[in-house]
Amino acid sequence: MDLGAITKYSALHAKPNGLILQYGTAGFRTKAEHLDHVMFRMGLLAVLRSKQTKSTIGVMVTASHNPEEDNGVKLVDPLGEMLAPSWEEHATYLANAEEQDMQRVLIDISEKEAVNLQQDAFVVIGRDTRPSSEKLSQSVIDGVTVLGGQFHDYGLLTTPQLHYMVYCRNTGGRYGKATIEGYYQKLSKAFVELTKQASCSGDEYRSLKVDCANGIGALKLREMEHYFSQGLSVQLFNDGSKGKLNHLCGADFVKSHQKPPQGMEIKSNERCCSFDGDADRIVYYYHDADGHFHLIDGDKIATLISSFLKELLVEIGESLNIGVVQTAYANGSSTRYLEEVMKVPVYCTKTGVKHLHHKAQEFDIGVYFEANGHGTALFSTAVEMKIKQSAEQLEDKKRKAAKMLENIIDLFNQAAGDAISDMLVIEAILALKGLTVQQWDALYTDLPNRQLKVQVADRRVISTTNAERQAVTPPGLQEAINDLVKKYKLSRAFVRPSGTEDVVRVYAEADSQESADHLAHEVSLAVFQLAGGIGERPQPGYKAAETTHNISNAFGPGTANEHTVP
Ligand SMILES: CC(=O)N[C@H]1[C@@H](OP(=O)(O)O)O[C@H](CO)[C@@H](O)[C@@H]1O
Ligand SMILES: [Mg+2]
Repeated sequence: MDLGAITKYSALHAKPNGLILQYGTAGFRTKAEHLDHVMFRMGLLAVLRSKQTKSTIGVMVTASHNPEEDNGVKLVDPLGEMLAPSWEEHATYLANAEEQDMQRVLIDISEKEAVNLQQDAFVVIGRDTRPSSEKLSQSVIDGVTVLGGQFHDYGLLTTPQLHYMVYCRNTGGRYGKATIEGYYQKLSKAFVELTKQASCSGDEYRSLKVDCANGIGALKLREMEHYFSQGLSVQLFNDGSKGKLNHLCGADFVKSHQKPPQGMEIKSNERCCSFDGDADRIVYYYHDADGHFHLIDGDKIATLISSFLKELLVEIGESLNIGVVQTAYANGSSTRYLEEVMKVPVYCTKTGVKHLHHKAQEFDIGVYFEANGHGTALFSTAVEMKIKQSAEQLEDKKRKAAKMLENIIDLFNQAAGDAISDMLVIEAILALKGLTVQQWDALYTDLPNRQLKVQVADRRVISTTNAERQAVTPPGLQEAINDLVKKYKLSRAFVRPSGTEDVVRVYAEADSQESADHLAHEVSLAVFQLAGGIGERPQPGYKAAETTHNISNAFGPGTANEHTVP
């Protein structure tokens, strides 16, 4: 480690005085202008992680669904997974080190993790379309090179594409080719094979409107569409040619406002979907004949996927264990439907994809989705081998089902939730089953629900248990929630501190929208009173809180994971 060079280059990426950031659920996220030093330092950290794991490590520059002025960075571990928790701590430690402590902190981390500094290091880098992303990714590269690491800069990529590249590179090409062409070809081949089998292939099944949140998804989908055009024609909206990233559009907007994005004209019963800003989330929706908007969120996506996989397994005659993983935000109707109608075991984890991903790995087939549309399906190596064999050996009907499953496995991005891959999976299933978007939606009816945010002085006063469904502190809060919930039918409510914004999130569901809104409001008041609310008391009506969802910077002392110390 050339400590002299590190000190010299670090000074060129100096940390603003007093800025403290935390590696949160989705890495570091804050205003782009505060991130230069973090990028440089994450370049350094990626080299250390690469040396330690003797593998390629990924660095993605994005702030997903946050406003355009924000940016962020996260590291991708060898199998395309999120960074290991112990290294998240190192990331926070390194990002907040004062200039004069940089050398000591780097040595500290290397010693703690027994990093062999002689080992070669390789880092791959991707970025989204934000105006700040190119320069920030250059700072990552500076960090990588000053520690002697090799790198490949993929330039513009969706977040899940970068996860895919890392996974491919560390599995000797078995998962796929680590190029953008390789990604397009792997997914499109599987998709075209699948849709060839569909007996219903009228126009209705072939066209889809896609809101790309004015982000990277538009560029990549446009590059990719001719690879799969035999099976599906996509019409792109909010493709970045005019509008602002994530502004009044995208999956996060549609899910939290429960209304369509701007910039997309929807005729009744047309199938539409929205990606988020870095294309790792997707939600579907349509207008019915009466002009009512219907949202099909991550829960219903998980239901469609797991029921299809289960049917295929029955046809093949394999009894593999299949599980669905959700968070507390999953609509109660979805959990009930999965458990009682589909007889699939359902598990609840804490919010954040890494928790769901980890749990899903315990099954032969694990399907996980957050209600907001981030998710995928994971298949154990044993299952993949078994299905490959079945696709060659079984007699006709079973072989066809096994072949289908083989292609579906290829179509999923098993490294991370991926809007493009999930979209193609969903489109293939709808075509194969001959399901319209309305029929899919009608699998079950969502319980009316409401999400709110409450500002408190320090959201860490709220701690939770039971996969965040119950508050442990502050004293009296859970009892208050229990009493409020009793007042409504089919009701449920919980609160938790956000991991990406300086707010407390409140969730409530009940038998009617009015009850869900009332319950959410009453719970907000309890949080405000018992957990140190600041600013204006929560007002009835959900507007004030939820419509600010996309402008996370409106809250607290900073944004996302940022705090400024005086
Ligand atoms: C209720 C909700 O949607 N929470 C989101 C949000 O986390 P919070 O910890 O709730 O701020 O951002 C995460 C990262 O994108 C995502 O994984 C999660 O689902
Ligand atoms: Mg995202």
